[in-house]
Amino acid sequence: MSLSRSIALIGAPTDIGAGHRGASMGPEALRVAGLAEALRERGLEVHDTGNLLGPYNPWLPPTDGYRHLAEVVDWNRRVMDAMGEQLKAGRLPILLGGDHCLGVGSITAVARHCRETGKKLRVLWLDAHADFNTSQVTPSGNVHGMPVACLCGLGPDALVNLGGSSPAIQPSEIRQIGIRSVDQGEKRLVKEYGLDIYDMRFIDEFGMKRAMEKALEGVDADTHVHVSFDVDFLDPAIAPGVGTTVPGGPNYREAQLVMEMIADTGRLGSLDIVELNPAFDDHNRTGLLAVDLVESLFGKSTLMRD
Ligand SMILES: NC(=[NH2+])NCCC[C@H](N)C(=O)O
Ligand SMILES: [Mn+2]
Repeated sequence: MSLSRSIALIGAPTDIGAGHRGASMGPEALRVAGLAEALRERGLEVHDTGNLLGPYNPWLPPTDGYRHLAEVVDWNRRVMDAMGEQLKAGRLPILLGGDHCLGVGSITAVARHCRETGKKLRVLWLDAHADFNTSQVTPSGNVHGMPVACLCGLGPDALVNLGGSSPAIQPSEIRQIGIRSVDQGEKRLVKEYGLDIYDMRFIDEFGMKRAMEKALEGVDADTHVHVSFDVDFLDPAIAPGVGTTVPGGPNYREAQLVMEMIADTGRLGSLDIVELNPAFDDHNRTGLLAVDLVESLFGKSTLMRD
């Protein structure tokens, strides 16, 4: 990415798709951890557009397999519009979630931008979970477990068709990294749709370097790379501030390598930082770690080679 490219921060303070309250405080925790200042230090121009407004969380049980579907759709529409607006203005948007259901709005906007500008899309989904559930197989009804399925055309019409056409993306445009929790019915769907997943078993056996080389294969000058960074991707030992921790995730060095290898492509075009939950955190430690990793994603390196 060119250093003159300006960045727009978009806060979406909601936990409407999550199973625990508190991701709604994520945007402010990222600001308090110094996200904008850290990016400016990298020589980037940063516009903090503030927080989007959306419906409050009624905290109800699922109906027909979804919790808060109407509110989820409402938030996602606002996120899609805000991301789309910034992409159109030539800025690199960073979505400050908020829970991961917002990936539908964010990536629908990015996919449309890629179609309009003739770019190839590569989504890098950094997560402990595949987020490929449907209302039929979900164990929870929480829509943050469903965004990848929705983007691939599987889900409620209002989300699947958020951008006016469906599917928003092809399974071949996405790579998932760090996966270690996939529900039973979800596993079947992921296989059926042929998702390209570098799970923790792959990373244990072949290392993060190999996983990222494969995940980035084919990224070229015409590719827009979107990173959807679910903070629960990280091992809970270093990142306790999330609602749905799963043990056995990438450690600090592995996470840094992921970010550095993406930075090296020079093709980062948009980013989600989601699922940071200050209610579960320890003195904003996870927020600070997320900012540290995002600095690497934007090219910061403390190593001797540059
Ligand atoms: N983005 C997330 N944190 N997703 C967690 C999903 C957990 C579980 N698979 C579910 O569907 O309920
Ligand atoms: Mn997720």
